[in-house]
Amino acid sequence: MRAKLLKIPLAILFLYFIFILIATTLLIKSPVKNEVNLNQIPSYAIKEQHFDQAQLLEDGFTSGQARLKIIEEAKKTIHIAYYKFYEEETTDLMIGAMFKAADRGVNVRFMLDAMTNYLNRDLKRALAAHPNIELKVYEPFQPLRPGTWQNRLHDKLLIVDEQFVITGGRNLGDKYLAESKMDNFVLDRDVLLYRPNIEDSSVIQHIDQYFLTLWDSPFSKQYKPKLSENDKTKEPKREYMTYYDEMNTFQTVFSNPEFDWDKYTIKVDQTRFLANPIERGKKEPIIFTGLNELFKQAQSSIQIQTPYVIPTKEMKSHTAILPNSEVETDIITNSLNSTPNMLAFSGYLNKKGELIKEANRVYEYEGAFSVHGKSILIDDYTSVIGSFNFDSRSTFINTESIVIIEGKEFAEMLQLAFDDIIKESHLVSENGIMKQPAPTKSAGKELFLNILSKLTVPIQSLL
Ligand SMILES: O=P(O)(O)OC[C@H](O)CO
Repeated sequence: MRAKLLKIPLAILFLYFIFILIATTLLIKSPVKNEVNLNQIPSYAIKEQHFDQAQLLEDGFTSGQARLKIIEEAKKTIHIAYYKFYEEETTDLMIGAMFKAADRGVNVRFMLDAMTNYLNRDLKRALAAHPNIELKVYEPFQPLRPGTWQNRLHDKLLIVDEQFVITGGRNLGDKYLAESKMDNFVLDRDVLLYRPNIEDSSVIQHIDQYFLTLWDSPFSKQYKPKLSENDKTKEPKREYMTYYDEMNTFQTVFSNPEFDWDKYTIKVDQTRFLANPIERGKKEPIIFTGLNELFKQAQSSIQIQTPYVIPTKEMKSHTAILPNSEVETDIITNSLNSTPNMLAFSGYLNKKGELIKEANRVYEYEGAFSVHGKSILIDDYTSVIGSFNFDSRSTFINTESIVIIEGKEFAEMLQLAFDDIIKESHLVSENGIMKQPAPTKSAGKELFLNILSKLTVPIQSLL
């Protein structure tokens, strides 16, 4: 009898598994519209000159300080969209600063991916209960609609008063922003865009417009605490604000940053913005197509730094990933020793042979942490910084956004940042020829990743 009873939930579980498998296969196999018309995207096919200034935020701690400072200086609006949010020291300070801003009348719109944020329920309630703060989560988990599970918000955007933007590879948490580098610290990269004169035309207007489209999309759901629970919301808010005030009193460096934005940022020739479409399922590969357009125009060099590189057949069918042989191409990514993302690295292992043939040089980072920056440098002039990883998830599945910056001085800063990563990297191959491999620090990890790389082949477009 008991065995019979057990069969029913097992059968349901099995059917559920089959259901998920079918939905996932349908997503992987579904076709993508081929035509992306970049000329119809105003933020990319610009007709006007933008007057933005920019600064590369290579150091995580400085990038955190800059975030805090622009929140502290906010006068009208703070718009936030992030993939991951960890409640830790750096982010507690940002929350404290956000409450302060909301108290002085700033309108705060705070959006996180529904499945990858770690906000606790009390904080969610406290945020949503504030009259000047709105909290949304993107695409909440729907157990009976597996087709929605992959629709993840992967952007990393902080926009203040249509005057400042910080975007790039960093999510919000200590492993990206803290001063002392813990074991899981990641070397990452953001860009700060600054509009010195609010009357001047700026790419920040386009980025803010994209944020508002994301915010108003049917996938973004308002978090509304029940009214009866409102009395529970005061305590967390007080805690965050007290912590923030204490840190200010003790003059800690994180919460007392000094920035003179006019001097801190540099002039650039032009700024552009691209984002993937906001829709479920396979998206038109807008960013990928835009990058390939830039690659086609390259004269001498393309350097790509990405934490994960999995160029699937479907990506290649849309357009060539790497251009002709006259352009020198470098790829800088994580090594087996440094990668914290086993699934993504298993996909890279499958594609490594192809990459070695296509790129002039492949480097793998072998330093103490891992690399997480997502940036491209073309012809020592065009820099690309954003959330886009060089894989199929970023090409077809996730929401993503990038900033394209043209200018020699900014490109020089990015080149120095690449050089620093390369100094701690191992040259895996040059012009198709493999070099002596770097020693593996863990034979167990190597064996595991090699086995995993065989198992993940059917789902490489979702890694
Ligand atoms: O590490 P992130 O923030 O680039 O996220 C990686 C995930 O695979 C999302 O596609």
